[in-house]
Amino acid sequence: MIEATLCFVVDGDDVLLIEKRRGLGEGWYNGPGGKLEDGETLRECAAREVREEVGLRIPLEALEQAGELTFTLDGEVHTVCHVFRTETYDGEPVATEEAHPEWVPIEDVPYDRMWDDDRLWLPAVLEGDTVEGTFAFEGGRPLDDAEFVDYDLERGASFEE
Ligand SMILES: COc1nc(N)nc2c1ncn2[C@H]1C[C@H](O)[C@@H](COP(=O)(O)OP(=O)(O)OP(=O)(O)O)O1
Repeated sequence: MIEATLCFVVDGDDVLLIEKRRGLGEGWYNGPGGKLEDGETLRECAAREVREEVGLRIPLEALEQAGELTFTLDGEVHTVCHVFRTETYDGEPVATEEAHPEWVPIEDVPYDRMWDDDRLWLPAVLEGDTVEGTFAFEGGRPLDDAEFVDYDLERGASFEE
């Protein structure tokens, strides 16, 4: 099972998305994020991934935990993804080998170029709400070739620190 983070940086009416340049979800839009490393907290992971992928610095205390998403593949847990939201950052986004950053109006988030589950939970996160859900994929590895088949989602979730 993979444990990962995603971080959505909001600035006014815009959100910072990346076009992923390699690995899982390559070619699709997402928030900056990636896999948890040994010894790291979830917040440290989210801040590190944002720094590595787009060059922004985010104070750990400014990361609000906004979601816990479980992605299953053929009935087994594939990834647990912890979603953060923040309005606090330092620097300007830069493109890297992993990611091409883009400020996108929240009203125009390109859900047709994102993971199929995103349209179900990301609007709530961008409104400042919290979500907890399970999203089922079928069809074998890799996850980004599998078909999204079912979900269960709650808004107003609370998380242990
Ligand atoms: C299944 O639906 C998903 N939706 C969304 N929005 N994001 C997802 C989904 N499944 C996985 N993800 C996220 C989780 C991670 O943030 C990234 C994948 O990260 P990656 O595998 O590229 O991890 P890194 O640590 O950055 O990779 P390297 O090993 O290349 O450094 O997608």
